[in-house]
Amino acid sequence: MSRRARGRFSNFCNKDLIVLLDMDQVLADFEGYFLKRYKERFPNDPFIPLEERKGFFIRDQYAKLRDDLPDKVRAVYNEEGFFRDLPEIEGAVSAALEMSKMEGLEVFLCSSPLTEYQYCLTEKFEWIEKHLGPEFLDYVILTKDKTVINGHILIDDRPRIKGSCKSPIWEHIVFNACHNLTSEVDGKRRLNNWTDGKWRDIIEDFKKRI
Ligand SMILES: O=c1ccn([C@@H]2O[C@H](COP(=O)(O)O)[C@@H](O)[C@H]2O)c(=O)[nH]1
Ligand SMILES: [Mg+2]
Repeated sequence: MSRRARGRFSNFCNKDLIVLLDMDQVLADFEGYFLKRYKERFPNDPFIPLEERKGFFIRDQYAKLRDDLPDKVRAVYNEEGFFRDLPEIEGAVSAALEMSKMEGLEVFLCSSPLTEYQYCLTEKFEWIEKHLGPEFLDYVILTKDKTVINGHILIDDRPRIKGSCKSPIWEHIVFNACHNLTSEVDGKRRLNNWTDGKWRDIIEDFKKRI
């Protein structure tokens, strides 16, 4: 049975492990591509190398360098084509595809859109279609508040995910990114990358628990 049919007809049976995958900096290289485009657009302005990035929002760290930089940072990721052209994080697409074919498991993409949604919203869908295939378009959750979403695991690079629900149902696995390596993660498990295969251990571990 195809993934689409399985999703439609299984009614998300209780035995399914529901995995929520964040997009930016988990599947798509937001930070690396941001820096490339920023340097191209503003070659004479100071920049922060990826090894020195700290804190989730790029604009907050640039604000400490100079007052005019946060607007320039926003101009880069609000530009048409930015989200569409984000490169893949190494190994992310093959891991997501492999995960989506596993028995007893449903994979959803769970991503927060920018408030300046003009390009970001449609381009996130374009990215998914191009990299993961049209079947994945039925498994997209775009929300500003991930705490109200149902699922067993959320793999996300943002170290603290806050929202209306104080005790989200999912367990947050922190995906390592340049900005969060020194962040406090309150004892949460971390996933280093998609290439060393450790994501499979996490999935197997959760499968035993549900
Ligand atoms: O420095 C920045 C600025 C904006 N973003 C955007 O925030 C959300 C985060 O989404 P996640 O689903 O938590 O990855 C998204 O719209 C980014 O484009 C950011 O990540 N970093
Ligand atoms: Mg993210």
